[in-house]
Amino acid sequence: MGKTLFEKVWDAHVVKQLPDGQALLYIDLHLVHEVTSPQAFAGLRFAKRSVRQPSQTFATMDHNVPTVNPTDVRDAIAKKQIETLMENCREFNVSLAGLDSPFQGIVHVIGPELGLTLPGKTIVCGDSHTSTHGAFGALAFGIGTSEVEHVLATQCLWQNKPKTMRIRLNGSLQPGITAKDVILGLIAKYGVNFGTGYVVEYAGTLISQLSMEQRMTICNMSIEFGARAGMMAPDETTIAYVKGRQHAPYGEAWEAAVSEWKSLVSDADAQFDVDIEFDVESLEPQVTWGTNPGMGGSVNGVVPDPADAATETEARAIRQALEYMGLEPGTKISEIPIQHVFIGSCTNARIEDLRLAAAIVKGRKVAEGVHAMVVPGSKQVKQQAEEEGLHEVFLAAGFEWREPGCSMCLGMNPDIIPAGERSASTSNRNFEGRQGRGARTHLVSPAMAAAAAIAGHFVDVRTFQSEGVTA
Ligand SMILES: CC(C)[C@H](C(=O)O)[C@@H](O)C(=O)O
Ligand code: SF4
Repeated sequence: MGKTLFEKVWDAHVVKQLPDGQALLYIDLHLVHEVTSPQAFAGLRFAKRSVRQPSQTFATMDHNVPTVNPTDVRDAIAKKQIETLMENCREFNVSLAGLDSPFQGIVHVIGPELGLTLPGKTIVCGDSHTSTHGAFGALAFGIGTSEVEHVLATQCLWQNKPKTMRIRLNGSLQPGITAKDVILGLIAKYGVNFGTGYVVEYAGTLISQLSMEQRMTICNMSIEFGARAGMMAPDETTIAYVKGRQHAPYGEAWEAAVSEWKSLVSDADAQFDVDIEFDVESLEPQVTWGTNPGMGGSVNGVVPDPADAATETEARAIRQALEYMGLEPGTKISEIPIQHVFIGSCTNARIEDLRLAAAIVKGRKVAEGVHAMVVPGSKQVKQQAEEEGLHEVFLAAGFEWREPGCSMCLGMNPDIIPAGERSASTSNRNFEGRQGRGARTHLVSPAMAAAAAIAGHFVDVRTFQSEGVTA
């Protein structure tokens, strides 16, 4: 029987297999950030151990970093975490893209950008959105702090072999529809738990039509339906993206790598434990109305009525979500006013995301009473955007143009939404309190966020564009 892409990468990294099913995996790349690494390094220091493979370990700071003036860290915990990471990287000889580096940024943005993320690698990070890197055909997943310590010390990790799921994304996207709508639509249909215990391979006719940025958006949110990892087979688009990047192989090593990457596809007779098909052809722009990424639907829909729910448990969940979100059943999604727009995060703060948003914003103004900001995913994204003049488009429209970091994606830094206020956000989680205590988050694509900023409420980006609405 043939092997799946996942099995090929997994099998190539098993150092030791135990009879109970556990395997010791070799880890090719360990990404580190300031929040989940302090105790891990402290553990190493306590045990008088060193980092096993400093050259396969790479750190940056993102979660805590203030985005107005990154070096002005006022919060005591944030300051401590940032300083501790600097100290740890110095002491343990780990490369760090710190605040003074031109490569600093959100960990899941800089890995691919620097060519650290490569097809066929095993990649871990003390962060759930490590699934992002699977877009390259890497096996990439988040780990806890004790596992971070284990990987630092040994470059290996014990894992139970996950089951496999294939999700075939079939069709082409209509103009104005993006990868964000695909992943939100998929989770809205199947719920937030259907991937639990599985490594997902995204296949189907859509994938080859997507840029790496779009592929990363989909893989990034695999964790939001519980998947251990999301993967896509590398193809010409992947290879073209990786080529010439700082840490990518070159010369003869490049040729060898490329021919190896070409074998990273699921064999025709490979078996998946679960097979799903999702047609993207008729997908509409998605907006979440609730407090998990599965509570969403088309911008042309309405807020659901708990009375229509299939089960009492579901009705209760909807009721609770609507109460937190301050929404009434039956309200048109397009009539929900917003006060904040956040274009950023490891889901949607890459150059293409900013280009898409800027194309909507160009020549228009942010609606009165709306606070809108763009937070590029990395210093390199910021620089590229500025070279293209995107920052001027945003600034002229009334957006703020910030320094890279996780920012408003989560309330761990000064970028917080006040209680009771509502945001259109390109991030990946809309949990209660995610963007600040009492803050109400609606997840959307960058194009939809940009359109909402101009209109002051949600609006179908397709009609918005064709009508040239300036609100
Ligand atoms: C802080 C970190 C542990 C966390 C994660 O693992 O995902 C964060 O990045 C998030 O998005 O919630
Ligand atoms: S941008 Fe958001 S989701 Fe991504 S790593 Fe930072 S906090 Fe987590």
